[in-house]
Amino acid sequence: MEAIMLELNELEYLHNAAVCVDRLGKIVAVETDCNQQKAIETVYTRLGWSLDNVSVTLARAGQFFFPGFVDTHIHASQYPNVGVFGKSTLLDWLNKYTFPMEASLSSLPKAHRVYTRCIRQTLAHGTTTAAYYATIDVNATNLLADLCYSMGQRAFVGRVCMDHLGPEYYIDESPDQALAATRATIEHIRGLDSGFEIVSPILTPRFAPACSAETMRGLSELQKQTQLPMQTHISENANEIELVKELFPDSKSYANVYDTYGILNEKMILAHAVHLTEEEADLIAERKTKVAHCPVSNSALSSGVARVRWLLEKGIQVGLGTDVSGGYSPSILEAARQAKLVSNHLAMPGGRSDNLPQEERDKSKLSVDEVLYLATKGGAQVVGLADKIGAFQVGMQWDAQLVDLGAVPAEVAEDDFTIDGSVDIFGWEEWDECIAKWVFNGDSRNTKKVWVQGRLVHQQT
Ligand SMILES: O=c1[nH]c(=O)c2nc[nH]c2[nH]1
Repeated sequence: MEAIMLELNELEYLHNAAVCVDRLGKIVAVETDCNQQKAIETVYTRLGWSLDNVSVTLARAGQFFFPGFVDTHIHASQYPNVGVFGKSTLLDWLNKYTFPMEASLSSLPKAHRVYTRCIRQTLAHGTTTAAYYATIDVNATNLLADLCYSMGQRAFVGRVCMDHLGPEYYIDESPDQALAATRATIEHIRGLDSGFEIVSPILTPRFAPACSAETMRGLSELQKQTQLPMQTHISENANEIELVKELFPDSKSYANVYDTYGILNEKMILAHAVHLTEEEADLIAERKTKVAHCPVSNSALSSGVARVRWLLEKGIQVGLGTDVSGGYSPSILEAARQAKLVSNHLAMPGGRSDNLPQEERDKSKLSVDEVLYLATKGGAQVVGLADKIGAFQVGMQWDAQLVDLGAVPAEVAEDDFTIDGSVDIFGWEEWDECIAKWVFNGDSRNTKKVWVQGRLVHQQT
């Protein structure tokens, strides 16, 4: 069985279907009614394929293919800190945990260990595309790109720009140096993957408080020359927003700072967007800027509850981010689960929507199908790859995961099977119930195989 998102609230189930993928990883046919060998042979004949040259992966009972997850916001360099945040909030967390860890990755053997594990874990959780923040170090950033490329994860790799307010031991010397270092990583990645097919650079001003006006302006120019995507943070935490007001007294808002320097555009991914005002959200919608929703991190660092339905209704494209290590988990399935729960909080009394009528508040709740949409198609839109990934359609890439919910045949005695994962399927569930069980109780044990552009990049042993 294959399952794909059609629209925000419409998950399509393809039963007895075959997705045919060519040697380059492109989907060339999606056939239904393929339950008989004869039907499959007819498809092969039409494609000019011979049975001997085709390798077939079957989904057994209880298994299904699902588009690979897109993580629209993850700091690979913070991976060793997952779960380590105590009671901190954004600004003290950055100083206490984050900057020291990132700075330490200028040691390339350490960076190699950290990045390899981060890529392996995210692949094992079904993430086929990730928008990564690395560090300010050029060599370590290049290493992250090399590893994504060799391990086969589709990735956007950003060398972090921060030439303002950082600690003495971890800061760019000047705008010129920040821009030159960014250009060096772009050239490195061009040498690795000239068409940026699997690994692409992404311009990465850390956030407004850490960037001088010159750096933001310079990155805007660089973006015009290269057409590269860009990523940053916005409006995550109340103290951060106050700091932006102090640092940019002439700007009307946080979003306005980015707009002033020419970087609020359709190629920009804004992480968090928790406390945006109505005017800021309207400006973001007008500029066609994208949002990475990071519910796990927003709860872990007590940042706040982002209003996803409100953003979507303004026409803003939204994807999910793990935000490792503000977020404690490398799993986009966990992010999807938390996106659902956090959206429920908006409907509860005592929350930030208390002034709204109950009917409006209820509308905030996201469904299982909707959070899966954000995890796949929504994410693909956010990273600018909606025509390539996020669904199983002819012409798209085979970026996919084989999920196994471990259905136990009824004839197997209750005490005669080993528990392998947290999802229990009894056999009487409808498919939408199985999917809901996966979203709420699934984890990497259910992710049996993962492919990027047709290449098998993870297989459970
Ligand atoms: O969640 C976050 N993680 C970071 O590393 C960061 N830097 C600025 N703002 C940030 N927010």
